Amino acid sequence: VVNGEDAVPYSWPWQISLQYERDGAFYHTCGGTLIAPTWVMTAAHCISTSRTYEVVLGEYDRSVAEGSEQHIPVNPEDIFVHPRWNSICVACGNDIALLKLSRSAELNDAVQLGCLPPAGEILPNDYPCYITGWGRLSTGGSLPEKLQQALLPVVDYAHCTQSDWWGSISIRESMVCAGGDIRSGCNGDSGGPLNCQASDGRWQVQGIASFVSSRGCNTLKKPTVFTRVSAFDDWIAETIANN
Ligand SMILES: CC(C)C[C@H](NC(=O)C(F)(F)F)C(=O)N[C@@H](C)C(=O)Nc1ccc(C(F)(F)F)cc1
Repeated sequence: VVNGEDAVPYSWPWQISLQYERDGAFYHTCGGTLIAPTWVMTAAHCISTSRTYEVVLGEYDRSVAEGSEQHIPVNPEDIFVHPRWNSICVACGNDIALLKLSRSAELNDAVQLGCLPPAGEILPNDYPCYITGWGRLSTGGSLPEKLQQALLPVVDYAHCTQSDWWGSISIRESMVCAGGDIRSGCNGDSGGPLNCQASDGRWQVQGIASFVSSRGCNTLKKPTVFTRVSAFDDWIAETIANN
């Protein structure tokens, strides 16, 4: 997250860190959202079939064992990448994957479920949402230890597809744009949530961080692009029901 701030510890208790194993140690690679005790939602581009993953719940400061962390492995056969995801065309959308955890998360103050929006829900331009994650603090910069957050107002489809913004080639109706000023997601925030507060006060996960400009994470008029979760309610429900 570029130009964000340290989150209040455990204030986004559905945020997870997706980590992959290399030489016996695990490394943060993407964010994700706990949507059921045994299910995590992330981005399809975060998954490579050759890697071993675990999910870390109840994480805040990656450099400190705070006692709230739960490390839960994910079996390769329990990774469900959207069937229409095409890894050479992130602009084509469908950047969503579901991971079934090898054991149920223990819900508590630091670990809670994120809410999914109603199917088809589209937020208006400028609706206030927050991106959260442990992604780079600047383009090409370092990863933070503490979870970061930044206010990213929604940029609706009409604005996001304008030619001096992303344009209509890179943006689909199944995406949500947010930001476009000096704040943005950045590499390592991928797969993490776009958190928006509904009128009943509950936080809903309206987006899954998908891509930013390759010219730089916080490029003006190139808002962070998220998979629109409300476009995938059916697939999510089906995948969870069938597995
Ligand atoms: C690995 C990538 C698929 C996703 C990676 N995502 C992120 O860094 C995050 F955290 F913002 F989600 C990213 O945007 N990386 C930059 C370097 C990139 O590839 N950007 C990019 C790719 C394709 C397009 C498009 F859609 F126009 F083809 C636009 C930007």
